[in-house]
Amino acid sequence: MSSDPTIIYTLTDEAPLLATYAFLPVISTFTKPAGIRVQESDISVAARILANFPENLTPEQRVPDALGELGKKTLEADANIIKLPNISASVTQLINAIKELQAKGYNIPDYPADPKTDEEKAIKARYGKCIGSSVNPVLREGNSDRRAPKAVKEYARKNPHSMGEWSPASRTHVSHMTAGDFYHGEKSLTLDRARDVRMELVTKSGQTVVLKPKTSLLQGEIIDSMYMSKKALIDFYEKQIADAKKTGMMFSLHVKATMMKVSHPIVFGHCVRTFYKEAFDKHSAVLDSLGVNVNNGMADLYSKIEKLPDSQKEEIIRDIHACQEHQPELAMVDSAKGITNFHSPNDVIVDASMPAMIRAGGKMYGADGRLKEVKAVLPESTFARIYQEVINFCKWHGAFDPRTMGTVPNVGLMAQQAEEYGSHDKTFEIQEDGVANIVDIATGEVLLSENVGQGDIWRMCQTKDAAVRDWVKLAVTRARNSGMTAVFWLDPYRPHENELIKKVNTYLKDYDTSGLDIQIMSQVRAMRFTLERVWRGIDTISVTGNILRDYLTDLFPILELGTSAKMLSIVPLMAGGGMYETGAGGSAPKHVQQLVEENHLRWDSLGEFLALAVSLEDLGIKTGNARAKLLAKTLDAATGKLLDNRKSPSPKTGELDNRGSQFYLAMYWAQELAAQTEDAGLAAHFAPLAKSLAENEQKIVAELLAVQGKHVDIGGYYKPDDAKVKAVMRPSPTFNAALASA
Ligand SMILES: NC(=O)C1=CN([C@@H]2O[C@H](COP(=O)(O)OP(=O)(O)OC[C@H]3O[C@@H](n4cnc5c(N)ncnc54)[C@H](OP(=O)(O)O)[C@@H]3O)[C@@H](O)[C@H]2O)C=CC1
Ligand SMILES: O=C(O)CCC(=O)C(=O)O
Ligand SMILES: [Mg+2]
Repeated sequence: MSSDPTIIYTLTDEAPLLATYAFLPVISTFTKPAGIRVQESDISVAARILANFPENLTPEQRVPDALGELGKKTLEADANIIKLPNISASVTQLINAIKELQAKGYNIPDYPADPKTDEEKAIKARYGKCIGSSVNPVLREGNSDRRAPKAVKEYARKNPHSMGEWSPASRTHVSHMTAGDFYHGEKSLTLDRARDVRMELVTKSGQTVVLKPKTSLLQGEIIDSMYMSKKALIDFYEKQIADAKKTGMMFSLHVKATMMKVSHPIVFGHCVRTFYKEAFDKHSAVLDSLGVNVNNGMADLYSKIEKLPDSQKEEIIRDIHACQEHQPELAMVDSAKGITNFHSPNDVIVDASMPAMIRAGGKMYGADGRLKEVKAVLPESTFARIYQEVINFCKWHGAFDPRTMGTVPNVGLMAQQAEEYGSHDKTFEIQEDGVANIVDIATGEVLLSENVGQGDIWRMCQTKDAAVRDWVKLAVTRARNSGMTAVFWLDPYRPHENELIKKVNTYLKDYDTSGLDIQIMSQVRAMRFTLERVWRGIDTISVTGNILRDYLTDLFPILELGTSAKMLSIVPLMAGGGMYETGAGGSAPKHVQQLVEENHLRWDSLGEFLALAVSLEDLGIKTGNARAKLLAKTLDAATGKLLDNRKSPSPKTGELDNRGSQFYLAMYWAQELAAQTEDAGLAAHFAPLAKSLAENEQKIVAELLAVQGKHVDIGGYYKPDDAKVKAVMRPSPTFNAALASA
């Protein structure tokens, strides 16, 4: 391996992967003269599946465990990783990916949904590593710094996106549980010393069932035990469905079944079963025998009943429709195709779905394709309340104005699998009534204990002291560097956050905070305080835990900038390296559909441009590579020019798309480099490229536009064909030749 300074660029899925095919040749053209190596790391869901079954593959088919290697890299001081969004797969997506790989000749096993033998259980466990959010928690060995760069915020002010109107008469609202949810049953403590603990259930009949034999905890670590009552959850759903019906509101459910991959599919499934109760009760025997599991959405039911004789299948569908007749209207994901909110738990993901609804003036699509007011059901009260606060604010003040509103950057506690987002392996659906205990293995001492019932969801969360210290430091640094007020969103009534408040107050004393405005407020107050300021054009840093990091870094960017794709998203790794995430959003599955149908990729790579600039800057500082620093500076200038000249991709087929936008970025970047005077060698190197791109601008843009409007084949979804995607994403021979000769 060469010892050249290296940037690792991830290959992921869906739209960001497609954009990468166009962008990597640009990156290597520009980084070559600075002696920087760009190394690819394939962490797509397909690659992760293949890496888990080496013995099923031929030597040529085998792939390395790129994610595992990248995870190790994050613990090294010279890590410099550009991480694009990846699919956090639902079971349905996993099964589709497996089918595609099998059809391509990879001899991997089917997914055993209901494993009987030990072998099937082992296969399911291996596949379990590929579902849900299984990339980000592995790589995020640092806390999160997400913000809108100044140029991006200025651009949004000058070119405001459209916002739906809000009326004080809007009936849109959030519904959440008021008892029996994780918030109400939480217990928390800070470890007095390192301990190994066991998670166990002592059943009413006196048996002890070990749920997780060992978790090693560090001194100063915070642990929480919390549970969601199945009975309270179902009662809640029944009341909300009845209320929506009675008051004529459309019903929608917003969860995070991808990141909360154990608990939220269960929470989702209970809602679907409650909504279609009559049909499920009537057909329970046959649905059970088919192994239907609506924790994976109604898609699972529809695909499994295909095996039934037509008459039986039609009866079930008729009964489902009959339920729909007397239940409230359901919000749609795709009204043209009849896909409802219950189709799949990964179609409506709360971090993006609630802001989109708020941006649309408090409306979602109904079955008739019209936007309507909606009851947004978010069972867990812990964080649901912040959205009601935003709704209240918008009803009172009207929609926010992107031209005048302030900005809300975030400093998020995320490192070392902090809080709920690291709890998958410690989350259990309780099989029998009893007492759930977290027990010190050495002493037998019960540290935390809950009375739980059959079907309840019980979990333990961990938050390491080092992560909290680093988070407080990052918050102080950001407050100092930006001069903004910083608010820790912490609720003293929530036991976990009460433990955090103690630590925050202690660690803040380690820093010089003179002249800084740093406050601690419970979430609802923090939201109100922040919104009052946003409205007046004043900026406020939100300093939050992991879930609010996720929620707020879609919410505010979507309101301020129209999309979270334009965010700068930095993870200063605790070991000294840096990971640069591209934007704060996901992998935009709808964009792939448009590319395949019309050969137009609306994906905005601004997040990639911003991430590459900070990655180059960091590499320049750490390795003393002046050219890397200059590349960073000129790239930022080029990105500014791209925004000013409105060369971002258009959503409309026939207009400039991702590929055109990348061409302009390359042209402006070459021009900036050719024009600078700090490094004459570099200027001379890029002058011919700057000239040829400018001279051929019309020709290249014409070549890029000419291909649009027709269906294209990229040879797959989860593992598209390399050569085919290359051809689709690099359709301008003139641009390709210019890059190759630079
Ligand atoms: N960091 C990560 O790895 C993340 C991964 N995910 C994963 O991504 C997938 C999709 O998640 P979903 O909740 O639908 O959210 P997405 O952010 O992918 O999509 C929501 C909408 O945001 C817009 N959008 C997002 N990124 C861009 C971009 N770069 N350019 C233009 N528009 C953009 C698109 O709007 P429009 O339709 O108007 O074009 C898109 O339809 C899931 O598998 C999820 O788990 C989600 C969040 C973060
Ligand atoms: O990892 C995931 O599934 C989603 C991550 C996410 O939404 C975020 O980081 O904002
Ligand atoms: Mg998110």
